[in-house]
Amino acid sequence: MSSITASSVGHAELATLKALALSGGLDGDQKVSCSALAERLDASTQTASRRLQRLEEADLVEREIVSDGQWVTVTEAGERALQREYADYRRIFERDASVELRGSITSGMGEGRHYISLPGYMRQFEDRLGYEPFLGTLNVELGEESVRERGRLSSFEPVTIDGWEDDERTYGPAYCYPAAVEVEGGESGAAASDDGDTARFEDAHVITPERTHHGDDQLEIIAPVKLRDELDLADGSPLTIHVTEQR
Ligand SMILES: Cc1cc2nc3c(=O)[nH]c(=O)nc-3n(C[C@H](O)[C@H](O)[C@H](O)COP(=O)(O)O)c2cc1C
Ligand SMILES: Nc1ccn([C@@H]2O[C@H](COP(=O)(O)OP(=O)(O)O)[C@@H](O)[C@H]2O)c(=O)n1
Ligand SMILES: [Mg+2]
Repeated sequence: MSSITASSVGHAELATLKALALSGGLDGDQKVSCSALAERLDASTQTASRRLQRLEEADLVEREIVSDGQWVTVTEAGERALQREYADYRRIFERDASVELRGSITSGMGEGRHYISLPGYMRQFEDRLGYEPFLGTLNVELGEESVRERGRLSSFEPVTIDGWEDDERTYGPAYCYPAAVEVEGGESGAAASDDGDTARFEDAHVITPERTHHGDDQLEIIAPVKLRDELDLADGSPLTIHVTEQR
């Protein structure tokens, strides 16, 4: 039995294990030369060789040395070690998989209502969002920081509403992200919820049409209800939008 265990290999060995999994996958042998591995790890050949030896001693890889290199397999224990790293990263990033945007209600050009009502879009909303949206988009003028923050939405997986065409023209696609809309009670005169503090509507979506007349500073929201009525909003009312990655 080896005295080295998976938990006792260091970060350098784990990085080596990751490089092996990236280049050869986890299913089967791969021919590895220490000099090529060294180059990938930005280390000397001796260092790469020593790390492989440690990984073998910890039963994270199996090796067969041949004249022109070695055959290396990541073991089940090796895969588990990588899974633990993966789980850590998921914890780090999944907790962050929500974007909070702040802004105030504004009136737009009155076109949202028309686009939402078109059957080519409406069918898809019902299918893919599971509801028939109120006819219109609630427009939000974003604060400066939120204009920057909304860029993070591009790393989210959207619900895609496909483009389509009729006899006269083509219509562009639009991307939807689940969102909760929250309004602070108090001076704004917004609707008070049961606890008297905030009113919140959970089942809305941020919608970003690919073709739009608005810039990055305007956010559009759709929902099964008229949010102005539901949350007692008027132009200028401040609100927070919690956008989450779809599950
Ligand atoms: C589902 C959807 C699809 C849209 N498709 C188009 C389009 O194909 N071409 C276009 O010029 N604008 C399109 N728009 C954008 C509207 O022209 C407009 O910029 C936007 O919805 C804001 O309207 P509002 O100011 O009335 O709220 C679309 C909007 C929505 C909601
Ligand atoms: N879910 C929704 C969608 C739109 N609306 C409002 O419904 C009206 C029609 O939407 P629109 O997109 O055609 O109009 P504007 O956003 O251009 O003003 C606007 O006053 C929106 O703010 C709402 O209260 N709740
Ligand atoms: Mg609108």
